[in-house]
Amino acid sequence: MSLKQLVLEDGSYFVGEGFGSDSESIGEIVFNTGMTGYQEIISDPSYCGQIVTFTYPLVGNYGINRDDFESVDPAILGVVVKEHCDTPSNFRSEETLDQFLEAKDIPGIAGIDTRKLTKIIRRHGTMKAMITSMDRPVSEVLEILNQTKLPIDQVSQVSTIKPYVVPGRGCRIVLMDFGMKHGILRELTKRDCHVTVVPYDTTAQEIDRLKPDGIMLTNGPGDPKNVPEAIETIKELIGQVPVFGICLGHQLIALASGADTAKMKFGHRGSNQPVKDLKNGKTYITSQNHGYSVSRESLEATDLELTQTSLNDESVEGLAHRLHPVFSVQYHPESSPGPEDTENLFDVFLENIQADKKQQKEEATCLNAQI
Ligand SMILES: NC(=O)CC[C@H](N)C(=O)O
Repeated sequence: MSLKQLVLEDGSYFVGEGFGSDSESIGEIVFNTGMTGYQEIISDPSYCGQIVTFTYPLVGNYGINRDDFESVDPAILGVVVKEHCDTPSNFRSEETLDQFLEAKDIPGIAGIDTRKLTKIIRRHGTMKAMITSMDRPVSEVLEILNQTKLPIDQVSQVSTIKPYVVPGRGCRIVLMDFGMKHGILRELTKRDCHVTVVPYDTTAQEIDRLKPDGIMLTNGPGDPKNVPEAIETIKELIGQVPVFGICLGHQLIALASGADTAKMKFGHRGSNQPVKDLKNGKTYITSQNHGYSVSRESLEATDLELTQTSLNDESVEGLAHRLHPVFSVQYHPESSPGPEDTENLFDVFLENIQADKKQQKEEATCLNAQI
């Protein structure tokens, strides 16, 4: 067992037992409050550039299996836990968390008082942090952290490089990949959609050539303002075909519609975030992972309607366009991990597409009759 240290930008530091890879890493430290779902969290590309603290005290007890990945190559920069389990017990388990992190060159640190660490992050907000060996004095690590600028090109790191097709007999969907979780693709293919996954910087003209019935905008890492090309594309797409945005996709719809986004102090990351639907009065328990949110006041000057809010802090959780079949949510209806309360939103998207097709047909018949 080798000792490692976790040093935070504000000077706090923790010493723990190293596991996973021995490499050093610098990233934004955040915390996730989910009690299960570590494999999905670790492989969710939205965590690109971040070191994740798990507040649940035991991580790794059901191992790593081949089915629950949300991406092929995890983009997370480090894992912080109280205790990791080296003797997983589950019929699907193929390797331990330690073995997986080592194979993927992701450093882990265990034996950390994650409650104390989380309190620090809640008080100060998310900040830069480094996982490193004990060889470096804390003052040196702080100097490195001071001089490090965290990258802002995370979306281009995790988006697909080339378009690809997942065939189906149903609706033709173009999925703009900003760091897609496989769960989103799974929900669409489950509904027999013909999905073309395209890179984040695909233009509206290129998308138009694919003749989509609907566009999905995925989750993804970083600040939505760091993908201005996608904001321009979405501006052009709104009004052309039905659009459904998830998480980063939701934030991009807001920016494309003239609303604003801002960084939250420590974000929402967990599997039990309560959301209120303002239309039907229901509360949904949702899975979330975001550090930015749409500014509520900025919605007034736009054509966007607030449809859902967080019951924890009243932040914006859902939006719908007043004029076009465009809607979005800040949370993850595909769950993975987390509750499946809002999975029906994929059906709402497909219903919007059917309604839009019907309307287009009627308009064409009307036009033919006039001629
Ligand atoms: N899961 C996501 O898509 C996250 C969106 C964005 N990167 C945020 O942190 O707010």
